[in-house]
Amino acid sequence: MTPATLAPPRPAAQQPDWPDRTALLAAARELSDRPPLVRPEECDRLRGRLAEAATGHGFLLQGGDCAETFADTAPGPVRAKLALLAEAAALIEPSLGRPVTVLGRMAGQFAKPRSQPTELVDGVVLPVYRGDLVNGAEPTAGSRRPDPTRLLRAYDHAHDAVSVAREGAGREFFTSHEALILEYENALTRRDPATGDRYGLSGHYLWLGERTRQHHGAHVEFAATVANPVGVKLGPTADADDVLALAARIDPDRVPGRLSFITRMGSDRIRDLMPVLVEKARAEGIEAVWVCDPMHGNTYTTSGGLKTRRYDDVLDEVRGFFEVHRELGTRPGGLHLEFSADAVTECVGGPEALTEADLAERYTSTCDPRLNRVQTLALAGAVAGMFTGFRG
Ligand SMILES: O=C[C@H](O)[C@H](O)COP(=O)(O)O
Ligand SMILES: C=C(OP(=O)(O)O)C(=O)O
Ligand SMILES: [Mn+2]
Repeated sequence: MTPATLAPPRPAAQQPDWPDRTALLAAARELSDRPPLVRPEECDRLRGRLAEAATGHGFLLQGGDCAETFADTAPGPVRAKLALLAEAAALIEPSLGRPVTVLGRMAGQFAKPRSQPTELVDGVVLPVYRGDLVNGAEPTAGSRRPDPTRLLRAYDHAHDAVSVAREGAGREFFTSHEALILEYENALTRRDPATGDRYGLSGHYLWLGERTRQHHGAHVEFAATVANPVGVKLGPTADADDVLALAARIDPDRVPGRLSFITRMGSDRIRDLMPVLVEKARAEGIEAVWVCDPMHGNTYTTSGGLKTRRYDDVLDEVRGFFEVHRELGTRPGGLHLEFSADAVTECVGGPEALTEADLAERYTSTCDPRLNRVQTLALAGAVAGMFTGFRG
């Protein structure tokens, strides 16, 4: 397979301020000589599963860390996350009456868009942590300096995670991450010699975040030129024109399963904001997969300065998502979660009734608060009860 171009052609939001662009291009060039991490035919297979989810003949369960760290790609954490995904999927399957497709937010989920470029730590202004692909989480000037050699380390760690996942694959397995750092994504984009199509082979499914979905931006351009199934986050500012423009740019040929919209509106807004988007898509014949991310619209910061989410808000956003689809006669296609397989204390509420006072106990996320194992399974159990009224 031949590497595609390395340079992003359009303005790219949320890119790190790399101090050494020569080193960045050298790392990207080296990356472009490495073998791809996943195979085009696997991406096609996932696209087929997503096409089923779009029409109510399947369901997607996507989840993992907010910011996957390099340490998270060790065999233990990878197996634990895959086992939790499988367990959660098994809770949903009986009521769905179909297999649930599991999609790890892993093996490349190393780069983070941020609200602010800097933060104040003990009176010192530091660049924010942008994920292990870019810089270190440790709050020192040296660690926070973007380091292009991390692109290569990211590849190695993603490779480790994929290898572990392939070994134990008892269930069909796919990887996904936010396509954020374009030098990394472009360097791993290859033409499939069998078809001539370009694929982003850093993962099976790639998504664009709320902060990088500008219609004429470099991320949308990237998504438009790869044949993978791709997702676009839609937050509360998204309108029907965004849905049409994104579909026109990314999926002009309306390939089933190719495009998903991942809504993340917040529990208090989903019921008001989502119907117009879904109706517009339907009216225009856009058969996107509708996926619910009940995490990112429900984050708040405690008085102690920790980011958290209420389990009840997360559950309520999922309920709202299902209600809207039930009312419109459209299909809930999947769920996108940030979770940990460990007993972390990052989101409040849930079966253990975690409080804000509990959060400091085991808060290990380097970015957003994740559901713990108990909260994840409780949510999956609740989702299993939401499919009534959709059969047929
Ligand atoms: O995971 C999503 C974003 O990267 C995250 O919510 C941004 O967090 P911030 O507001 O702390 O930058
Ligand atoms: C950055 C993320 O979400 P969003 O783009 O929806 O804010 C994320 O999924 O971690
Ligand atoms: Mn997040």
